[in-house]
Amino acid sequence: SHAWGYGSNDGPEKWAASFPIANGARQSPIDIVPTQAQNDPSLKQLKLKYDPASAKGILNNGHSFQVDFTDDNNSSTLAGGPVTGIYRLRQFHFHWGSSDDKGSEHTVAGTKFPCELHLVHWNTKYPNFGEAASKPDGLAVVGVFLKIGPANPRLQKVLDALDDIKSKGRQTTFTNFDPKTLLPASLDFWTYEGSLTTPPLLESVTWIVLKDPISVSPAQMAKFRSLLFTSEGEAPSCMVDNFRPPQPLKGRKVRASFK
Ligand SMILES: Oc1ccc(S)c(O)c1
Ligand SMILES: [Zn+2]
Repeated sequence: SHAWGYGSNDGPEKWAASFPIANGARQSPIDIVPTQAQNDPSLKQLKLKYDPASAKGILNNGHSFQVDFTDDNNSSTLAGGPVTGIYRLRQFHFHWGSSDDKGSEHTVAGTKFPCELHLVHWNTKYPNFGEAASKPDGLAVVGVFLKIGPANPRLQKVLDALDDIKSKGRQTTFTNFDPKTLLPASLDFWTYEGSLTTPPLLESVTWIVLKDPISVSPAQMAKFRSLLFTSEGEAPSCMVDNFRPPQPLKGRKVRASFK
């Protein structure tokens, strides 16, 4: 079976056995080196339009937790930036560490953040997410770094829901939430062509990583770490360090939307 995880027996160093694309030409995450990113004045402004009513539920999938959105219409979309066409918001999720010195997937000149948010969108030129996920221009994921600082009130509604989805497979309704409230003031971004950072590691993602982080407090980080990788009834394993380390750039260029 394709059981994968983040432990020593099933973690990122083992994924290539079941998912050979793990050694592919456009894998994610990467270390972003700002001095090597080229400003591209042709990059358009990022256009994010999110309808809070499209938030549906929150789920512990055993690797992270995700907030799912109804994606049967264009109420929550991404356009502009490095992409052409309209991409629909499908879900957002996070990756985080067991301590505040690690947890993000992308790094910035080697700097790790304690947490990273991924907002996953799929290209509406394809009929659905599953189809889009197998195409080179199928997905657009906005990455947002979380940095230790004052408690982030916008994050609190998400964190307050975690008590109901502590173990793998648990889900609960989660409505009337605007993911725009999780974004920093500036939408300046780096962009490059990459992949999902979790199996099946499909090389279908245009990454849009925001330059500015949002804040998260140590107590809020502890809430993330209160989740479990394991199902009810299994020996509990804390959901921490669910991040893949940076992968080889293999000649790819990272562009910047800002000077
Ligand atoms: O659909 C997706 C699942 C996981 C991750 S890390 C993505 O970037 C997209
Ligand atoms: Zn992710």
